[in-house]
Amino acid sequence: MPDQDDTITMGVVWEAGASEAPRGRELVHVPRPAPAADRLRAAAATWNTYAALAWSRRWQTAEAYVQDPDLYRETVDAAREEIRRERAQVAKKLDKARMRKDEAQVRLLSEQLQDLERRAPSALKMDALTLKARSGRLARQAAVPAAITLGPVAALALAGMWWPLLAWPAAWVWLAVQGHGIAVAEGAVSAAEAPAAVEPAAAPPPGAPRGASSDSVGASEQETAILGHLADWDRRSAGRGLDGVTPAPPSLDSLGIRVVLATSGRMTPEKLGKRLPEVRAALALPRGVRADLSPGDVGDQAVLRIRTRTPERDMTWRPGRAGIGVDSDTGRPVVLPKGRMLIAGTSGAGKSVLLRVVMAEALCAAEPTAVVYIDPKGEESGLWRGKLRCANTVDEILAVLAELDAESDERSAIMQQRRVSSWAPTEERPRIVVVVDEGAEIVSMDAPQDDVDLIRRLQPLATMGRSRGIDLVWATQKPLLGSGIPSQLNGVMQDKVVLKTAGRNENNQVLGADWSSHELELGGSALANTGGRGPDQAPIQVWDLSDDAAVLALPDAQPWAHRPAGKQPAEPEGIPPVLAAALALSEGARGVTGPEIADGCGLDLVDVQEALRAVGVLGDRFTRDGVQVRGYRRDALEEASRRYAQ
Ligand SMILES: Nc1ncnc2c1ncn2[C@@H]1O[C@H](COP(=O)(O)OP(=O)(O)OP(=O)(O)O)[C@@H](O)[C@H]1O
Repeated sequence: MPDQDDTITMGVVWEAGASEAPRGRELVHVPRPAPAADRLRAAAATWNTYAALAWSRRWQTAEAYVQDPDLYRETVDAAREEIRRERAQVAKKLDKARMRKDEAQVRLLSEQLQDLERRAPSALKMDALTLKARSGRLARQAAVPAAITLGPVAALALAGMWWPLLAWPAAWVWLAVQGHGIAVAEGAVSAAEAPAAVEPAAAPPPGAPRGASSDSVGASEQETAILGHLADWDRRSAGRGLDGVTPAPPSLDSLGIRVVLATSGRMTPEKLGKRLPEVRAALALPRGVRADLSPGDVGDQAVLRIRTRTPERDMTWRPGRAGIGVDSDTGRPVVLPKGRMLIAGTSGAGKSVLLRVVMAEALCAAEPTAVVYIDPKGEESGLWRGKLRCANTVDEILAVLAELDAESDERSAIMQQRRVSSWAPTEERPRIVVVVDEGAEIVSMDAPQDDVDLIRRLQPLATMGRSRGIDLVWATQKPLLGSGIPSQLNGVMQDKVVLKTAGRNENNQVLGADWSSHELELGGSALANTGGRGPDQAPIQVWDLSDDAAVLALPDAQPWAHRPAGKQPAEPEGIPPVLAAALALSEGARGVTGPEIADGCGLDLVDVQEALRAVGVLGDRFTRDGVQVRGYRRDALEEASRRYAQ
């Protein structure tokens, strides 16, 4: 890079030409003030430096854009979104077909929906699409420079036109002006200054962030580095599409670093939300450090959370705990939808503890719920006797499966008679959670030739149990098709909670290539593909119910057993409690709202809506005290209750 001293050497001229030098006399040179031509040459060198700076920044940005590590994730997200969209369309059609009672369409669409639920983006296809996207980006980035460089040569050679060659100096001037702008914007040079300062400004020392608050005292080494990058925000964010973002002084709390980002100009918090990868790159956040952006207190602010710390939490399970655990980032309970579920995890991953949580939650549920525990190893069952129906030996397992089969058939017959499409649990016929521990054991015990047809008996529970209020939970150490989960069940066990798996192979088989369950910690860290959770979210920390005494302290309950239809208590006791409560609450009125029923029954609003939908009552509008409200009309509730009396 030229500097001011160069003008001295550039000003050197020969006093006499070499040819004229007298023999034996050394050539001498005398410095004199630089002529205009030399000053012009120096200025050209300066602006050339600016042009080089702009070109190098442009190149870096293009390179980062083409090699963007998040491109793969974006491709997978787009593929998933497409599947989700298709699924929503088919589900909508299915609902309509159900309302029309078009059985053929319902069957066809149900199969289509199951196919779609099973479908996941294939890793190979995602690789190919990512490569295609990178090639496209590269072609777009290279198009303009290639056209400017080669176009004039081609024009000259093919058409003899010289004037397209002017594109070269024009491009040079354009780059030089941009480079100057960059240098000025970075504060490395004033508009009038020489280019010496195009050198990047030195970063402030780590740990001395811009306006660092006293909260930053006690930062770890990693946090100190990130705080240093935050302090150097202007330089590190340049050229990343983050113009108009200004960080306020950061602070440290139990979750890590928190910093408010003010936005201005064309940047808004919403746009910034889509630029998290660029923010991560600007701050050089390590891969394992999670970060998220959320709206700030003021309209033009966003809050960046860099989760470098895990807060201490009391993770002991006790009655009243919601869901299976908490999101390890946000600390919010993770409540998964009811239904069949696959639980997988290698030895020591925390399957037994998770199953305990699932069974304890079912035992304590507000909705009438029973648990059937199929435990071929038998060790765990001792803790649950008197609370659940346990089956350990082949005979016990066959017996309980036969009872479940009969129960399922009876429920189906009752549902057809009542003209409802899903089961509303009652005290007499509760929701039944069938938990199969050590699925691989069941697979190895299965011997249809000797009438030990366990898988054949479990299959209808997996496929048809859901609408009949019977949910199968299949737990296995080896989530491999065949040995750990029978192919007959695999297709329908779409909701998965996966603890640490033995390796990538197991992870790919059970969840797919865009998940990383094999990188989880042992002892209660899990991922789930249901309940709105995805591979980008932090792991779930499962509630800790490893204490045997806590299991023994759970309330005793009458273990479930099938009572043949004739032995069921007579109607109207069979009227589902939610319907009965809705009838009582709407007495003398035109209807009752969902929240009022939820309050009256001590249930969630969603459970109330599900229960009423199951008995064929849908939400509607009615007027109350001259005001239109949304809820459940009295006449619809009465109509549903009459179906039970038939
Ligand atoms: N949610 C949890 N919270 C805290 N600790 C846990 C949790 N889950 C598991 N652990 C710890 O990990 C140990 C192993 O858990 P667990 O017995 O559930 O593993 P597993 O997957 O069933 O293994 P195996 O299949 O070999 O029996 C437990 O004894 C407990 O110390």
